[in-house]
Amino acid sequence: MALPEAFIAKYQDLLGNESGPFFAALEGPVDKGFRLNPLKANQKPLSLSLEQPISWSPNGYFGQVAGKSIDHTTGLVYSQEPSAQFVAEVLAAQPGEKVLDLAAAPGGKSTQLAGQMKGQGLLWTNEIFFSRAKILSENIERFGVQNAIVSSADSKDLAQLLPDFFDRVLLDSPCSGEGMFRKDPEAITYWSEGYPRECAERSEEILANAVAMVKPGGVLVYSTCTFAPEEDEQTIAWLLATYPEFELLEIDKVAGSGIQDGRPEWADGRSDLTKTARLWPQDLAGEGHFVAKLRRKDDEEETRPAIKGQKADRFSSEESALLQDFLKQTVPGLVVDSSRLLRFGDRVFLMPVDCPAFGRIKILRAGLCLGSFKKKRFEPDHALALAIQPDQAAQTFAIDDSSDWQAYIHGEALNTKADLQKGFVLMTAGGNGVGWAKFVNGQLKNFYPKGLRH
Ligand SMILES: C[S@@+](CC[C@H](N)C(=O)[O-])C[C@H]1O[C@@H](n2cnc3c(N)ncnc32)[C@H](O)[C@@H]1O
Repeated sequence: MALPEAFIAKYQDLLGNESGPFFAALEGPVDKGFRLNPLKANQKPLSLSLEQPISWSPNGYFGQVAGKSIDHTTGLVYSQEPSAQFVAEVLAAQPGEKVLDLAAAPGGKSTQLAGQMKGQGLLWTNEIFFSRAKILSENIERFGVQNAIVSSADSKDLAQLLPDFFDRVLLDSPCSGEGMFRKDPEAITYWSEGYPRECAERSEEILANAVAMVKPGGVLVYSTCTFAPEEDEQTIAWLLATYPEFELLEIDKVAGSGIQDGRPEWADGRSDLTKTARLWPQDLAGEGHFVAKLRRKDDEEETRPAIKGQKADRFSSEESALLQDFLKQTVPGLVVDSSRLLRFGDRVFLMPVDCPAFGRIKILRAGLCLGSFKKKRFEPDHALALAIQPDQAAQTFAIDDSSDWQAYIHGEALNTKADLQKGFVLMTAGGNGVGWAKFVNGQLKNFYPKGLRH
């Protein structure tokens, strides 16, 4: 790997004797990992081994996911580099909380947080660039997340809308990416001696907005995938000096994992910076990461006005009847609270509980998309197939047989003699939902989305 000379000199100086193993590790192989999705009914992958667990990630394993496999397509697994799996474990979202992932695409940490929350509470996941927010939204859908708002907004607009609102906030900051040099050598071409300082300044701007959204007593996690002290310990030292209402919390570095303390001597020397965590490729099987966990003290007086809730939409009596019939006939096991229904054009979403008003924020997904009104009928959304447990559907059809699987994901209809009633059928593979078909006259008509067929 051709590393810039200034990078080599910098880390020889910072690491001294440790720099040899560090540079050797950067020449070594990249460790691949994946996470199992606790939201799915069947937890047994068809094509991946669970023999090599990752010690710092309860659902994490070493291994490489194939993008077109049943395990990936049904959302049972998310391919994620091992070190990156530590970050959401540090945030430790709880069911029922309000959680924000501020720089979230493509969704590695958001999907992990969604698993921790078990569908309860509000997960607001945001990405500033719209094209990347679309990928984030697709991953949230594939993972079967029911309680996520996916938005595409600048952090300052979100901070204006949702001050003091969240129990937990994650900023996985856009950084100089030094920790990814081994996995993505293109990152080296963006690097220059001054680049980490430029990135640190951008992180400070985003952090100022992140801080404003943490409620008193709430938790903020800041992470990067760079070794650069400017973006790591120095940024946290800046945060603590600028926002004295925040204090560092201890991170459990998982005995024997190789996860190291942060380095106070690389910032202003304050000793509590040892509470932050560094993941180095010479110490563990993963890429480079930095994580800090902070708490906003809760001894301040509440002065902010209460945040308004998003109003639900009303439906005509004909629409209500169509929707209720659909739910009864297709997903009788799904409990739908009609006071949380929202309409985006023809599409109907079930919002998360206590969802705040969206204001002018661009929303891509407002909870679980149930389906859409068509002329005189209601059709299920693909998201619903991935989010429900198969036993919540009225009818299921297993396509584990490889020719049925291939035909279905190509978009073909399937002929069957199975004892099915006319109507929508949840197609399953490996015991988990993969999409819809409509059974008519002995044939399963294909509803797998055109954009996903392969
Ligand atoms: C490290 S990546 C996030 C990875 C993600 N958390 C995951 O686990 O999949 C940082 C993200 O910040 C976004 N970003 C870039 N500039 C930003 C800005 N000024 N404000 C907020 N986010 C920004 C990038 O587009 C990128 O998606």
